[in-house]
This record gives sequence, structure tokens and C-alpha cells, in this order.
Amino acid sequence: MNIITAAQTKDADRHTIETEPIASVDLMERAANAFVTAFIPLYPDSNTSILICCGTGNNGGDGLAIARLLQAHGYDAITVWVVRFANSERDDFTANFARLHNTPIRITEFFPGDKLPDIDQTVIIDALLGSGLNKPLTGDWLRLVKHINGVPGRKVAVDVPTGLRADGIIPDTEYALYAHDVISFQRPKLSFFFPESAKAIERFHVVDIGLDESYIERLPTDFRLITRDDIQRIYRNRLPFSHKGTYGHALLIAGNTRTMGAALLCCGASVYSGAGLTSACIPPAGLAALNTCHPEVMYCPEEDLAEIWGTFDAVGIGPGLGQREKLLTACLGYSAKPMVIDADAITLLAREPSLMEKLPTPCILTPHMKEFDRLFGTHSSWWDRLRTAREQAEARHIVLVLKNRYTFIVMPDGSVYINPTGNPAMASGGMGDVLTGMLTSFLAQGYPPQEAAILACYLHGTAGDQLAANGMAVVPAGKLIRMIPLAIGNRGGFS
Ligand SMILES: NC(=O)C1=CN([C@@H]2O[C@H](COP(=O)(O)OP(=O)(O)OC[C@H]3O[C@@H](n4cnc5c(N)ncnc54)[C@H](OP(=O)(O)O)[C@@H]3O)[C@@H](O)[C@H]2O)[C@@H](O)CC1
Ligand SMILES: [K+]
Repeated sequence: MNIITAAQTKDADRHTIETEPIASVDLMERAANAFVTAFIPLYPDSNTSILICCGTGNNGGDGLAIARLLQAHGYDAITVWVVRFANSERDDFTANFARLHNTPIRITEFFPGDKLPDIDQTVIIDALLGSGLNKPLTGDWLRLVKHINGVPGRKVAVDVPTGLRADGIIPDTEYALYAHDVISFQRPKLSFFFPESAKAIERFHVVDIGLDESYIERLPTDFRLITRDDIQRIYRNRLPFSHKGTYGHALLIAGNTRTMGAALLCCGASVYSGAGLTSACIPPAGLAALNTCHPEVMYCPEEDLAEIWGTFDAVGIGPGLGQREKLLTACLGYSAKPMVIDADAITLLAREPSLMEKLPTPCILTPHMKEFDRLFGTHSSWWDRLRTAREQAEARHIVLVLKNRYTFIVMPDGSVYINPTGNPAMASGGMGDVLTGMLTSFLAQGYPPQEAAILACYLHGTAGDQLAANGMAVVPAGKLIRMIPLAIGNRGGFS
């Protein structure tokens, strides 16, 4: 699914108006209806007192239409504020302002410098500014948004929280309204996936307002959101008459005396993700644990690596590895194989940058933020970090899996796939080791690195989502790996 910029959304808006065709005020009505349909299940009590704060642009026009539609749905404790801090108003705002006068809804207008009354409503709908934001909030706008943020009611933003940019860098210095819910039109905005948006968004919902989807999907963009359709398209069914040799041999080089668990988790994840064979190159001290936890996994002593290297289809190296630089250097010197480089192996690359020149093709690096910055230098924002990731992925022809709440998978052509799955119950040690096992397993099964990365990240998240949906407040990594086969079986969707 294409993630588009605010300017492209405007273009898709214009295109839909011209070609459907539909009057822009009717498109606004459709958007307001879609908002209301999503709002009602979130706040089903029609006695809820609601304050709707509207600017005089199209976001404000949406707010006025929402007020009228909610009232028609039986919500009868609605107050509307119209904030006339701008010099102009949009036509569709004007039309909806006139329509609202035919309802019993109370409207109060505010002008620059006006004192702002106390807010005691349970829900505040933010229709002040949307994707038209073109500068930081200052003056009366800033005063108003701070006033709203200061009251306890739940805030629900229309399309985008006021003050949050839809795309581009989100400076720390820019103030925004904090929305408990954002109901966003047609597409989530790119900024929603950046950790900096946490200051403005608790959760977001996306509603279809009927913009021309085929047009949107043809718009040029470097950002795509992974959906279940991608998983269904990419995943190859296991074949009749197939056998373990059909699904590749994954080697995991991992573990150390105190971090053997990391090796066990990534080996287990490889088995459960479907590699025909999985071998573990771990210190001998881990052998008893390996045989107990994962009897499916074979052992490959470090001293045999050079000799049997040719038998593996993909190699994952790093989880719990410790500072074994010689081992990493040796592996990067053997014949090139699809490889996943994670955790301690990334730290070793950062310490010895000349090793970066020896990365095989294809290669997937899976840094979290700190590992990424160790490798490529510190970054003051995620937007900058992502820019570096794209430059590096292109220059080195590698896939970079930049792990976060929404993991960015940066492809060798510089495009970015955003993974929406996963949840806070999964925030615990070992999750990255599981991901490395899954990535290596899919590479061993013959998936190109781009596809392996999409499959592994998405399915890793849906496995955790399903466990959380089953009531697990905490999802340990060991529990997650046993869910992977079901996540694959359901192609990343659970009903
Ligand atoms: N596209 C779609 O598909 C659909 C979009 N719809 C809705 O339209 C919304 C976008 O509406 P919009 O373009 O009228 O802009 P909006 O956000 O209301 O801002 C109004 C004006 O405020 C100004 N301004 C900006 N920043 C400022 C600041 N910091 N401080 C002070 N002023 C500032 C700026 O005016 P300017 O400075 O350019 O004069 C801007 O134009 C979108 O979010 C969605 O809700 C739906 O109705 C249907 C389909
Ligand atoms: K808004």
C-alpha cells in the first residue's frame, strides 16, 4: 500500500473530484461520514459531551460536518467552537457553516486574543488544522492547543492532530495537540510511523473516504505499508512431493557462555519458520541446551565451518555472539551466501568498519536504533536516520531492517517498506533473535532478501499480535516462536 505525502493526497483528492466526478463538498461529507462511522464504536454513549474545535480550512469544514452528522446520530451534547485565527476560510467550510445553522448545535466563535473558556467536555474533537499545516504553531493557535492539551477529556483528531506534520521531519521544538485517537482519511500519514509522533498520537485508525485507489497506487512514492495482501502474494505454498531438501539449510552462528539463550531462540525461530534444515554453530557449552530445547537443530562446530560452509543456503550471525571478531571476519571471508547480520555482529562491524566492505550480496542487517547509530553515526531524528539508511542500503546493495515499533525495511533501491504489525507486549529480550532466525530461514528457503524481510517482519508481528489478542499481556520470545507456523498458515491474518 502506497504511503503518500500531503501534497499527493491533495492531488488524489482533486483527481477524485474531477473523474468520479463528485463535488468537493460531497467528498467532505463522505469523509465526515467515514469519521463518524469510526468514532461511534470508540465513543458509543450518545450522552457523551463533545466539543468540536474547528479551524476555517477544510479540516474545520470536516469538523462542522461531523458535528451535524453526530447530532443526527443522536449525540445531543455537542458544542462547536469556530476559531477565526486565519484571515480566510475555505468554500466547503463556508457551506458547512451555513448548514450547521439549521441544527440546534451551539456555535461559539473565537478571534485572535480572545479569552478561552474552560473545557469540561468528555471528548474534544480536533478539527483545527489538518494536512494543510505549513508552519509551526505560534501565537493564538499555540495558546489554544496548549489549552486543549491541558484538559482531561479524550482528544480525537480529524485526519491529523493539529500541529503534527503529515510528512517530513518532526522537530522536537514543534508543539502539537495530543490525540488519544486519530481518525485519518484514506491513508495513514507517513509521520505516524516515526517515533517522534508519539508526542501527538496514542493510536490511529484509517478510514476509506473513497478517493480513487488505483490512482493513489500509481502515484510515485518511496514508502509502502506492508499489508496482508503482500504476504499472500509473496508466500509460496509448500509443494506436494517436497522434502527437507526443498526448503534449504539455514546456519545460525550465535551464542556465548552467558548468552546461549539468544542462539536457542534464533535456531528455534528458523525451525518454526520452515527451513528444511537448521544448523547451529554455537560454543560447545550450549550443546546440551540445544538438544533439549530444539532437537530438530544440528550442531556445527566452529572448527568445521570452513569445510562445510558450502552446504548452507543462508547464514545468520550475531545473536548473543559476544566479541568474537575473528569468527565474523572468517565468515565474511568465505564464499558469499545470503546472510543476516544482527546484534553483536553489528557492533563488531561498527568497531571494525573495514568489514563493512566485505558484506556479501544479498545481505540483511537488522540494527535497532542504537546499533544503527553505532554503525553509521548518531542521528538527531528518525527522519535523518532513515535518510542515512536509504543512502547506505543503495550504496552497499543491502537490505536494512531498522527495528522499531514500526520497523522500516530499507531496500537496496532506497525504497522503504513499513511494517505495521507487532505490539508492546512483545517488548522484551530475545525478540530480535527470533527475527534473525526467521529472516535466515526464509533466505534459506530461497526467498530474495526483500521478500524474506517483508515476510519475517510482518509474520513476527502477527504472531505476537495473536498472542496478545489471546490475552497475553506479555509475550516472551520463546512463546512467540511456537506461534510462527500458525502465523504463516494464516498468511499473517487471524480471524
Ligand atoms: N485531501 C483530501 O483528500 C481531503 C481532505 N479533507 C480535509 O482537508 C484537510 C486539509 O485542509 P486544508 O488544505 O484546507 O488545510 P487545513 O489543514 O484545514 O489548514 C487550513 C489552513 O491553515 C493555514 N495554516 C497551516 N498551518 C498553519 C499554522 N501553523 N498556523 C496558522 N495557520 C496555518 C493554511 O493556510 P495558509 O497559511 O496557506 O493561508 C492552511 O491552508 C485534511 O486534513 C482533511 O481534514 C477532507 O475534507 C476531504 C478530502
Ligand atoms: K486536526
